[in-house]
Amino acid sequence: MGHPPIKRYFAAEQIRVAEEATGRLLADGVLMRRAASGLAGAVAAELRSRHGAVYGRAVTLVIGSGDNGGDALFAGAVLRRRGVAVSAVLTAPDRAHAAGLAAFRSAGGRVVDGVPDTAELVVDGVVGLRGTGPLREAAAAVFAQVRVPVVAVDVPSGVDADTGVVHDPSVRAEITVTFGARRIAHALAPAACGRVEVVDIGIDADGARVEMLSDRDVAEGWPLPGPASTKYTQGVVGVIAGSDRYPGAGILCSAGAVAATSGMVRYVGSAAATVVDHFPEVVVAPDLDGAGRVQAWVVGPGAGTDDAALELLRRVLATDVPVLVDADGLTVLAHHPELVVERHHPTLLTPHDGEFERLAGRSPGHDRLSAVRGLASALGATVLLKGKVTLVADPGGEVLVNDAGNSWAATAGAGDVLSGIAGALLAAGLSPRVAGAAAARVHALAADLAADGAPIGASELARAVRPAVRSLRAVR
Ligand SMILES: NC(=O)C1=CN([C@@H]2O[C@H](COP(=O)(O)OP(=O)(O)OC[C@H]3O[C@@H](n4cnc5c(N)ncnc54)[C@H](OP(=O)(O)O)[C@@H]3O)[C@@H](O)[C@H]2O)[C@@H](O)CC1
Ligand SMILES: [K+]
Repeated sequence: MGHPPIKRYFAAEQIRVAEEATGRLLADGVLMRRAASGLAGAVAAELRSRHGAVYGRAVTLVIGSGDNGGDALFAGAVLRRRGVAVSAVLTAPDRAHAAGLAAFRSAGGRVVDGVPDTAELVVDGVVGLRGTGPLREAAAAVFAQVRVPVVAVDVPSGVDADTGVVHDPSVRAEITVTFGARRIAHALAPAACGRVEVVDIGIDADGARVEMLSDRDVAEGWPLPGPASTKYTQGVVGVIAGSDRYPGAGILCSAGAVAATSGMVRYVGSAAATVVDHFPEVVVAPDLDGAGRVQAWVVGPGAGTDDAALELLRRVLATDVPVLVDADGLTVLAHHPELVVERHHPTLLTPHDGEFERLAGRSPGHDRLSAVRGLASALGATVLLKGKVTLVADPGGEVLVNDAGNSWAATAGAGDVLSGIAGALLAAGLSPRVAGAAAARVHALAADLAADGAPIGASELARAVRPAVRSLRAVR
């Protein structure tokens, strides 16, 4: 099998431009016919996998006022001709796609008032790229009764294509069938979209600014020692975390760093003795003056927010190596943003929502993509906004997304492990955006492997970092 390429996600406007560029060369309606035939194929495949057959099964379309409904109606006509009992609920009867409705009717499709009890699958053709806000009343009333799997056309209705904001109410789909290229919502709202299938309709979208690394990308970019490697070529990361009162953060952050690469970890801080007890391979120093050279710093987890912490942060950010600031470091930074704004070397900030609010002066809200881009641009630093879906934005607006796919990492100390992993990757020379996204992927996978169905603490997560890297490398 070939290398699955990095996944790219496009804004509605970029899709429209691509469609227009191709559409001009084609007869009217060709793109919609292609979309509909791909959609019908996906629905048929789903019927076959669930019920062993296509012929004789029952599908209901829910149709809105635009081309999204047109796609569904033309697909319904195709399915009808394959022996599926297809019915359609029109949520805006006067504005349903005229040609689609005519094709649907002439293939024997029935228009009904509500989803019949016999329906085995529902197709959501209410609204697509032009959708705004939650499902409107008529469609919301229909979907409130739906108890069978939903195949969404393009995007689940009520989910904003460009921001991934999941409005209430909105459709929750088992499968989303999209056309030509992925939409941003598919990366940001994975739970609402379910499995995403892309139908080739012969368009070429360009200039994606939201991307997701494949497992293979992460594995291939992961620093591994080669024949000419030394601990220095693999990167020396300095960890400034924890305190004698809270040594745990220093241990967990060091654990992430030690496990992530074969380079070297230095630790600076008052938890030095405890850290070295846990990891004899860590070279410790009580303060920055005795620390020795590093290729990247991680500063902040459990490190306090007092004047000494500020002074330490100021000195670290004044170096010319990449710096990751997390946790307490972010709280300090919220009062002194100039320390980052005026810095011209790679910088990665890794806030959770509360720390984001301290830094940005407002919570990320529902539109997390705009929020993280805004903060990265304002501070001139890469920002990793933690969550089940983690977003890593560069100041220029380029974003890498990671869908954890599980919530096992929602446990105390897990963030310290993440910053250790990402710091080690920075020390190995990865850019802040890729280091953040790759660390988030391995962290989520480690949480899943460690949990294996039962809750874990962060120490267990840290122990699973190596198995996680190994399992990514096994992906072919
Ligand atoms: N272009 C192409 O070449 C191809 C396009 N393709 C397909 O076209 C789709 C885009 O179609 P589109 O542009 O007709 O808009 P669409 O999303 O159907 O919305 C229609 C209207 O719905 C309304 N509305 C808004 N929000 C709403 C809500 N929350 N709940 C309910 N209603 C809501 C709003 O009208 P309003 O009522 O506000 O006047 C809006 O104008 C695209 O997603 C893909 O499926 C494919 O065939 C491939 C080729
Ligand atoms: K839809």
